Amino acid sequence: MKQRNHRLPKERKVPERDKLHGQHFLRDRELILEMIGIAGIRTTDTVVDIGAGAGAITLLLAKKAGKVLAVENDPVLAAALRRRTGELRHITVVEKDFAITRLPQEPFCVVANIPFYMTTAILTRLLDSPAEAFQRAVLIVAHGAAKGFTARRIRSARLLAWRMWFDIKLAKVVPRHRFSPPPSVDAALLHIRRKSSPPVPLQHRARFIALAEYGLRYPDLPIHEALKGIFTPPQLKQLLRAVGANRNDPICRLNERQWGIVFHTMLAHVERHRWPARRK
Ligand SMILES: C[S@@+](CC[C@H](N)C(=O)[O-])C[C@H]1O[C@@H](n2cnc3c(N)ncnc32)[C@H](O)[C@@H]1O
Repeated sequence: MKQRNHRLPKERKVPERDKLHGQHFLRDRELILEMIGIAGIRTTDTVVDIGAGAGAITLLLAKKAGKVLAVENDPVLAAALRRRTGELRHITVVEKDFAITRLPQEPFCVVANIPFYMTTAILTRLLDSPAEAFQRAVLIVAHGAAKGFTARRIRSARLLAWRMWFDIKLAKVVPRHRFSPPPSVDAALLHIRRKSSPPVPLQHRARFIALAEYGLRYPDLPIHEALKGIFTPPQLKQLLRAVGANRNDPICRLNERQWGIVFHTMLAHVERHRWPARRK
């Protein structure tokens, strides 16, 4: 039996210096304009810049967006940022750890070159509560992390839950030399958008997560093994036909659309007492 695997793709081990600050600054105006373009920022948008540094992204964002919230926890950088943005009343500088920063209540986007060590924590804050105000983002993350979040095989229930309600795409690889100082790995632009028609409606989120946690408790199990506690053999046969998969395919090969079919088939045909409950 393979090891249980409920975790997200591993983040690389980071050197202590990166871990303390994650400070790799962008000097590349073209790349920042490209990020703002991919995010489709308009004058009606509220945009958060997470880890704003001295404002490389903030200042260009301010030309396109209605409001900008620039979050930076390093006091020296935050002071420089305040000096550079002093006249611009639609920019708010928040000198705080992003983990404890209040997010806007109104719909908002994020365009940011984030500290890599916080990647999973940041995505968790943005994507774990899809009922909230976050709409879309273009983030610079480590290339390896971007590959994990967009992988064809979905091995963790949390990543699956994110991808059921948000499209996550790797838009472009960004070589490390485009930062100063360069990080030890290449980076990538991660493009995240709320899905307009998710395969499972938001009201079923908790129930879907229970199914995902159950189904992916051993992500390499064949589908028929992984789901046999929920579906009877005839139900399973019908389900496999509907999702277009083989009974021996590993369950981690199901995509978001196929998981949607598994969920709706469970609601329609399986007795309630067989539906998985959420793990404590
Ligand atoms: C990769 S740099 C990006 C700086 C700037 N946005 C740029 O592109 O040049 C990440 C920034 O995040 C800041 N930072 C690190 N941890 C943070 C945290 N917990 N909360 C807010 N900012 C943080 C660092 O001080 C640094 O300025």
